[in-house]
Amino acid sequence: MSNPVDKSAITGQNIRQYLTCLAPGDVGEYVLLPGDPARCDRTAKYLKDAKLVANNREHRTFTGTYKGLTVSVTSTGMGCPSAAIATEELCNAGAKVFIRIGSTAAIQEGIRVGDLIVSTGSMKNEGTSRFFVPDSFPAVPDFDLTALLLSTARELSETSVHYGIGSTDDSFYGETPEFIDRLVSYGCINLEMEASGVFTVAHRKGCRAAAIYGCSANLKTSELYYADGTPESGNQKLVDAWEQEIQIALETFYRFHQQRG
Ligand SMILES: O=P(O)(O)O[C@H]1O[C@H](CO)[C@@H](O)[C@H]1O
Ligand SMILES: O=c1cc[nH]c(=O)[nH]1
Repeated sequence: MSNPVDKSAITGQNIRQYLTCLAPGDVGEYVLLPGDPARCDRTAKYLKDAKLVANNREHRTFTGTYKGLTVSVTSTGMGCPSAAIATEELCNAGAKVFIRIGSTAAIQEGIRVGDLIVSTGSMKNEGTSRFFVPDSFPAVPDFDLTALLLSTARELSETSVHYGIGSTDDSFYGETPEFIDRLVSYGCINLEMEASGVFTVAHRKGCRAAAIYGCSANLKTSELYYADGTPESGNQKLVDAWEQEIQIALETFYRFHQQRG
């Protein structure tokens, strides 16, 4: 019997990546990570000379510049399996610093639709990160990048900014009232589906990651709209939050780069 295939042959550095289709030189060191490919186009408007460099499955990537800094944006798709793939392949392609720009459902009172949340950690209610670290290993963002993201958000945001520990879940419809009540009792503040995968893979690859989310709902106070952000859905507040988090994350990259010299 032959040996199992060693995937380093297809996921190594300096080669065209298998699933994101990113080629060497396609991305900068700084990468924004929305879930939705459409949010890549929304982000590209803020980049000078943005070019679509790859587009395969749920992974759409633009690269351009922000205040002279080369910045890319790649969509992760929904859930940790594809978020982990995007993060891994971006690291292989030369990315070093990530900010997830997501949407999220708040689960504590006092957080409104359209508010922003900066992650200080994520419960790993998903099955992907255990391929990389034991269950007891925490999924946490980079401390310096997170501190800068939070202070930049507080300075620039037109809506309230919150921070705390969220839950990264594998099942959108498995977030039952009983499940949510348990998380509320732990002091968990929001639900989404990719952060712990991004934090874990970035950590294993020696890269930095942070996350900021716009609130699409509050499942504790039953503030719930359709999360597509169309005017018909009545959720202009979410669209405004996406626009804000993009600008805050780009400014954080710029300041982070300046600080590092
Ligand atoms: O807005 P994005 O970043 O796609 O993320 C959120 O939207 C999806 C559905 O709720 C999930 O993937 C969740 O994490
Ligand atoms: O995981 C998530 C993300 C957004 N909204 C939800 O209800 N759940």
